Amino acid sequence: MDAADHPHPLAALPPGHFLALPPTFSNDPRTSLTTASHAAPGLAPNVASLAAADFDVDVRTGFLPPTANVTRLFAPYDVWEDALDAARGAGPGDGLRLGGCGNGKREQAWREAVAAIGVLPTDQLDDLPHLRRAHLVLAFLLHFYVHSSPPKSHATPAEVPPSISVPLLAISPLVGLPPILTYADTVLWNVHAADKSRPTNMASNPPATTLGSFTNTKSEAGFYLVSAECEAAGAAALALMRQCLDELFLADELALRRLTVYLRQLAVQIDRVGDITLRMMTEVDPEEFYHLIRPWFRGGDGDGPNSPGWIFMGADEHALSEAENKLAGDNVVGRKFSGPSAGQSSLVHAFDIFLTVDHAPRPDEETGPVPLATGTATAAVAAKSPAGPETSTPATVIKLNATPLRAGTNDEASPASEHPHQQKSGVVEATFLQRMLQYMPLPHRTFLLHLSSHPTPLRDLVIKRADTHPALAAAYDEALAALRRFRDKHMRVVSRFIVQQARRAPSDRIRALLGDAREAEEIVEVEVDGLRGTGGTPLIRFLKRCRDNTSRAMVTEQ
Ligand code: HEM
Repeated sequence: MDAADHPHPLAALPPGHFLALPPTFSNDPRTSLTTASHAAPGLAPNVASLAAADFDVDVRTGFLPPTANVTRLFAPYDVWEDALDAARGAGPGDGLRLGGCGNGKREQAWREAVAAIGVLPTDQLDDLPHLRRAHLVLAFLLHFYVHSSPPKSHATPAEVPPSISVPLLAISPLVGLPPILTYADTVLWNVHAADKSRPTNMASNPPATTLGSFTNTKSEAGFYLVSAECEAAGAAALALMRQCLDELFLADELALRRLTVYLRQLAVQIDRVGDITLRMMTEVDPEEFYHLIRPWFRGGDGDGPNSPGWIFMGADEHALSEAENKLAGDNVVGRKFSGPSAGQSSLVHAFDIFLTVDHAPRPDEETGPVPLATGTATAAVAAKSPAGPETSTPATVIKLNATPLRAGTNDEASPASEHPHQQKSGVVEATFLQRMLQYMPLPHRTFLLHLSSHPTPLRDLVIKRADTHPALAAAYDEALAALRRFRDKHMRVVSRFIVQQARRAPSDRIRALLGDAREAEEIVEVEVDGLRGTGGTPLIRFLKRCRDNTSRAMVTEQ
């Protein structure tokens, strides 16, 4: 495959598309991460190497920042910090309660106080670390505000006061994220290493403390820390991937031998990430996770496709690009962003892209591919024509190795028949990665798109040389087998933390912490088949499919 068959995805995106977002980083001097690629809207980044600095990926810490996260904002923004301190309280059970639990008076007083803060201009936040902290604080406030409110009818959107929505909408494009709590807020920017003065390192300086919390529980801290440990361990895997790409470029006999060794080492590193993921079982109490912590994560799409979404009061409608505004969907007033999920981590997606695991829907699938939760990312990737959903078509097809990445615009149209993954309803399907890309900081998103368009894909070479270099093919499959093992372990975690918990009533201890006067049986979520992930996916079917796609990528007989 030559470069002409493999256009860079960003180059194919129309200017101003939400996935492209170049102006948000290049035009504001506060975002010091401005790079050659971002500074040249419409031009593809240099694909000759994985120059990590361009993508905010550090050789030592991977997707975690190499320097300590900011702990607290200075005046006048400390008023947001104070509101956050008041919301979480001093210890477990001290903070605001989920809407509908308790009498709600304290929660109402807190919401009134937050609404009265007024709209602070954001211009004194003058560097990226402080902008990240501001996004984190405002996003935690946003979720505290929405979820401490009494439950509304299913048709009524939650209203976010201007004191939160306006600054959050101003800051979000500067950090390259949507205006909602993301994995970057809860994990990447929310942890400190044991020694803050040195970069995080899994062996000698692991992630040790967390900053933001909804519940102050050890479980919530453990949930963020174990995820951060996966990231820290992932740094070594990213370094190996970079070395592999260098060898791919040469592809002579010596390079192929080295590549074989690096791929075996990559398998070991992926296994480490899987083993760390299993530490969730000991570090996090599943019942606390499911009943106390996870409800705070719900996004504006939390009730599935018919969620009313959230309204960002006082927001300048032009603050978000036209394409991004489509996230609200047709006939819906509220914005329907998804809440945080470790699926938003760039790490495992980087493994998938590097090894070319294809998660695109296949025509041979009996049950049909995993549908998107309508109104969340669907709208971001599907172009809806004024004539309505029946005629909506994806306007731009971006190649993500074997997985086509579709980006929609209003200004181009192409016949539906050209797009085999389009459903009859006109809704265009996207892989989970395509949806999750929106929730990753822009440089990480760009990194993945860049990796996906590397001019010398690994898999092509492995297949071409499988007969003459069986050890290389076996090493490639070893890495895939490790990724499959990661997914098996992850499924055990999801089964314990979500599926099993949905079937049983919370204990008295948990109900006391919730301040919930309902009968335990009223809280059980029995429809396990219909369970959805934080990102809105039909859970078990989706995770099995991801695992099976990993095995399907193997090139030797198993
Ligand atoms: C208690 C711990 C965890 C729970 C309950 C959990 C839950 C979930 C759920 C529900 C999904 C489905 C997608 C969604 O809608 O969000 C998912 C997907 C995913 N999660 Fe986790 N997760 C946990 C820990 C982790 C960790 C530590 C990682 C590693 C970085 C991880 C990586 C992923 C990935 C990559 C996906 C996408 C599916 C795939 O590629 O197989 N998760 N997770």
